[in-house]
Amino acid sequence: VNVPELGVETQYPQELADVLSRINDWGLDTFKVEELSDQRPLTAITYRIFQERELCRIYSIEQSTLLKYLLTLEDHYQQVPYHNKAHGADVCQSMHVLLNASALDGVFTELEIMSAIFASAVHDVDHPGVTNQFLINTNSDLAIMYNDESVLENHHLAVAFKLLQSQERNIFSNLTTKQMKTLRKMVIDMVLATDMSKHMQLLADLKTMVESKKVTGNNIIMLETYDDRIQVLQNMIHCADLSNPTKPLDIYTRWTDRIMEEFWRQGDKERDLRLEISPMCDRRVASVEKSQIGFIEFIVHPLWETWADLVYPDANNILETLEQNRDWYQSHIGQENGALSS
Ligand SMILES: O[C@@H](CN1CCOCC1)Cn1nccc1-c1ccc(OC(F)F)c(OC2CCCC2)c1
Ligand SMILES: [Zn+2]
Repeated sequence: VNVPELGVETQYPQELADVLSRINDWGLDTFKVEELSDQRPLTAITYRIFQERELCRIYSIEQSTLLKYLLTLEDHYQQVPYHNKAHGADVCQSMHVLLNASALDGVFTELEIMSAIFASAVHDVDHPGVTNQFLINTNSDLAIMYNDESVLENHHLAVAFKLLQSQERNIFSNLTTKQMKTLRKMVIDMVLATDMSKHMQLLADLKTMVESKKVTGNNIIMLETYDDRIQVLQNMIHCADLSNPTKPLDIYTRWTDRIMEEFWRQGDKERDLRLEISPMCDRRVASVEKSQIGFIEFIVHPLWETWADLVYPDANNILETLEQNRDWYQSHIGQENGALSS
């Protein structure tokens, strides 16, 4: 079966190829890929990463099977302002770059790398654009199904693996039983780690690992046990998930616009349901800049500072951009359409 060169049909093959040539860069413009790929950013980016890492050759994956899985996965991301297929594509590409850190050179097996790329691509599939707490507060079917525990994250995993069950989409059909068992466990462990309620524990464990960091002669991290290996991959996908503030400013601010619209729509629902409006979800009392500064100060910077220690000096530029972006928001408090900012 012949497949399009870039995996997706496009009226702009040259421009799309040009943007995708930055697949290994931290500043790849996911929004540009979204526009140029006819709204197929997740398929275009993930397909390119599989090619870049030769995963189809290594694991005997038919390219048409991979494309069928990716297009169906992409169609199962909902049309919500932030947690849509562009976010899935962005986290997948960010993970791809983080895996290339020199301090991690040769550390992870190809199976662990494929698990990490797959986990990132699927990690928010079928996200309804509301938080776990909202699903719990409204007695939603999902909260009932998963007993209020990591409700969204369990759902993303179930959808991702269910889509593999059709033979024409099963990209892992040529893995051994043992390989599939290992991949499934690692993907579950990584996606469950994207639940923000696990953030403090994940960061504490990462700090402990950094304090006792063992490296080889050429400064490559040594990870002997499964627990150590999965802990680094869990923090990596968590960093990729919280990487918006570390990206070039024009890209970062567009992600902020999207998350705020998604939070405000949840606030609108809470208002209509006479529920208490969640923090930062009331579009009438927005303080976008202050919330971003708080998000960076209390969550994003502590995480990325620790990650930068672990892979020193590979993430120094990322940390630098994060600090510059924080300063930019600091100097823009209350200016941009923040007329109502408190
Ligand atoms: O919601 C965040 C965690 N909460 C925990 C409770 O305190 C508030 C922050 C993380 N999270 N989870 C899913 C998406 C995002 C999330 C991703 C990009 C975000 O901003 C920008 F980078 F685009 C983002 O910003 C919100 C609005 C203002 C502060 C946080 C949030
Ligand atoms: Zn996410």
